[in-house]
Parts: sequence; C-alpha cells; structure tokens
Amino acid sequence: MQPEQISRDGSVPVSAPAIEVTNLVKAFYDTSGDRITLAAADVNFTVRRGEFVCIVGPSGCGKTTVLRIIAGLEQATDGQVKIGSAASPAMVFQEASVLPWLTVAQNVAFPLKLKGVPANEQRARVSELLALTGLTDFADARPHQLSGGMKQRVSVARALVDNRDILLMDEPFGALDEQTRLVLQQELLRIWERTGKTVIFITHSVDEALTLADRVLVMSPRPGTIVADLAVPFERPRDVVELRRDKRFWDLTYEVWRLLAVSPEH
Ligand SMILES: Nc1ncnc2c1ncn2[C@@H]1O[C@H](COP(=O)(O)OP(=O)(O)OP(=O)(O)O)[C@@H](O)[C@H]1O
Repeated sequence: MQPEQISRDGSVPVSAPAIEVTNLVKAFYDTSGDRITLAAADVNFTVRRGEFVCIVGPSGCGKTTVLRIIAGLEQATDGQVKIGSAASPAMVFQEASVLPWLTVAQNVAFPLKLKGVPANEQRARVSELLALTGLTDFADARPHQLSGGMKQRVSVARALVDNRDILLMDEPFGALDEQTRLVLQQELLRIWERTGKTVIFITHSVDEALTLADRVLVMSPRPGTIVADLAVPFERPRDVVELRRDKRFWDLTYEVWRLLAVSPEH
C-alpha cells in the first residue's frame, strides 16, 4: 500500500491522522466472479497518531478483513485507506508466527536481516527488544522450548524491531489463558507508553478492549460496519487489575454488550 499523506520531502504532516478508513467495502468473489460474501460494508473511522484503538464485533463480521486491508495484505473492493506513515504497518496475528528453526533472538532479528541491516546494529536492536518484552534470558531458546505467551512475546518483539509507526494486532492474545493474557496486556500497555506507536487491536473480549484502548469501535454483524465509537476514559498509565475496581469499567462493559446485542451471560 502506498502512503498517501507523505509530502514531497518525505516528511509526514503532524496533523495527518495515522490511519483514515473511508467508505471501505470488501466483497469476496468466487472464481467465476459471482460474489460470495460481503465481508465489510461502508466502514469509516480515523485513528490519530499514537492512539490505541480496539475493534470488537461478532465473529465473521469482517474485523480481520478490515485489518488486512489496512496492512496492505488484501485489496478493498471500494473505498479508501490512507496511511500517514512512510513505512507499511507491522502486524501481529492470533497464532504466534515464529520460525521454529530459529532462536528467539534470530526470530526477532529476522525483519532486520531481510532489510540488510548490519549485524552489530541488529544485535543492539534485538537486545533492546528482548529486554522490552522480557525475553532476554530466552535469547538462545528455540520456539518449541517456549510457552504460548512467550511465543506471542516473540511475535510482538519482531513486529516492533524495525520501528514502524503503526502496529496492527489481530487477536494476539486470543489463544492464551486468562492470567497470561492479563500479564501480556499490562506489558503491551507499558511498551505502547514507551514507544508511542499507533495501534489497532482486534479482540473478541470486551474486557480486553476496555483495558487497553483509548477508543473502542464496535462492529455490526456481517456485512460489518462501525456502529459505535466509544471513548474509554481511564487515565494512563493503567493497571489492568485495578481498573476492574472502577464502576465506569462495568458500565462501559454493559454498554458494549448492549451494542453487540448479546447479554453478558451468553
Ligand atoms: N479469502 C476469503 N475468501 C472468501 N471469504 C472470506 C475470505 N476471508 C474472509 N472471508 C469471509 O469474510 C467474512 C469476514 O471474515 P473475517 O475473518 O474478516 O471476520 P472476523 O470478524 O475477523 O471473524 P472472527 O472474529 O471469527 O475472526 C467471513 O464470512 C469470512 O468467511
């Protein structure tokens, strides 16, 4: 995807949003050209620079599709996506995408190696990222020696290693147990506060969205469109456990569940 808000000298106007999605439509067609699924219909939203936005919505409503279009991995059928950054976004998927034959350090270094970054620079950057994600002691471990949560840390470290402005996360903690998930949420918040990335994070968990986000976008059932854009008022830095003592957390939880039209006990 070509950045469309970069001025001729390569600088990014400070006022430009990080991501602007306008009237986005995505239909999937079968090989004969007959439309089979309208995945997303008229999706509109803007993400400011440095903002943390979560998207929630029913299964199959087009969340991943929208994220993949923003990442440049999928073509929109109609509408526009503008990225206010010179570099394409980095992406973290639900399943940790580690290369099993490489060590943790080599996995994290992989994007730098592809770009031909000199070895000493690679080492310095990788050791920063291992420290940031709590993996320093596992630098030489292979993926089969790691827990699911640690593998997902490797994926996060690798997505951050080449310092792109925008981080797209597709249910990155969805496969983890509740406790590991809480730990990684806290760490992700700490990393985000330090790095100032712009983040879009997809989750099925209303709880997770309210814990992490500045804003929660709620999508309708397929064909997905944004039905609500809720500001999350909790001050930063946040403590993922203490947040749950705040009555506003539960009021907002109720509000999002109402929008999803599913009662919390289902
Ligand atoms: N490559 C594809 N070809 C055909 N249909 C697709 C393709 N990718 C996604 N779809 C369809 O588009 C719709 C939206 O899928 P998508 O994965 O974006 O939903 P989602 O909201 O991320 O779902 P979930 O929350 O269950 O992960 C689904 O009906 C899916 O079957």
